[in-house]
Amino acid sequence: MLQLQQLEVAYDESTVIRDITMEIRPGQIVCLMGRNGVGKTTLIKSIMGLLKAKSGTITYLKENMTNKTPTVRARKGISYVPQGREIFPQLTVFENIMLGLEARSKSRKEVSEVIYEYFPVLKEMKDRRGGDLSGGQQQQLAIARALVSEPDCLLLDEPTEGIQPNIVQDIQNVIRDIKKQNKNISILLVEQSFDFAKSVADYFYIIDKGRIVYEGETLVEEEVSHYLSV
Ligand SMILES: Nc1ncnc2c1ncn2[C@@H]1O[C@H](COP(=O)(O)OP(=O)(O)OP(=O)(O)O)[C@@H](O)[C@H]1O
Repeated sequence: MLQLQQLEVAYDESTVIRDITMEIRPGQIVCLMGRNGVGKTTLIKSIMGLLKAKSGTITYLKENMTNKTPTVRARKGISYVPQGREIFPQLTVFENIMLGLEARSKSRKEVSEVIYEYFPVLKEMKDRRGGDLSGGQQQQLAIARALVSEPDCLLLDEPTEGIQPNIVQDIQNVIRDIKKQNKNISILLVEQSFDFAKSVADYFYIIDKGRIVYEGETLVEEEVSHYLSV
């Protein structure tokens, strides 16, 4: 569904992503791990088209996306939940969710009840301003905003970072539920927590200094601690 071939991404002269080849299959939940500053967010942003590839290709649903704009990628079904959430604090929860619908060129412009089943608190707080929500609730809102467009490929950048354990559990349940419903939604999850990653993902990549240093269907704790310890 999504393939990266020898992808390189740079900020001016400084290359951050080097020769990355990855694949995410339909319905697969792929976890990308790595310590701070190794290039995880840069990689995700380049998949979304927010950063340009220096070389290499990004193929999505057999189409070359490498030079396509983020809007085109979103229309084709890629949805991104940034680290730090980036919700609109002045807009209501409902308005924030509705913005997610704009991403897709579908005719249906209503919020599916499934979104509120996943995150009941968002229904209760529908008319509150996004900025009044707790960090964990904002994370749920950011995921809801991404899901409302019914993406085929969801990019989640550290959704559990700094979030209280009960909300981490809710997010875990949503990811598991998406998988259980077998809707062929693929998820690329950037995650630092070994336990969380293991509990939801089918395939793992570890990145270090911009390169993939480990990949596999299992996550070996020694590999993780080797590459994730500071
Ligand atoms: N806008 C930018 N301009 C220049 N360099 C940047 C920019 N953003 C990130 N970098 C650098 O690129 C490297 C990778 O950063 P990136 O944010 O992708 O890492 P990360 O693995 O997502 O880290 P974290 O877990 O802390 O979010 C770092 O050395 C960072 O300083």
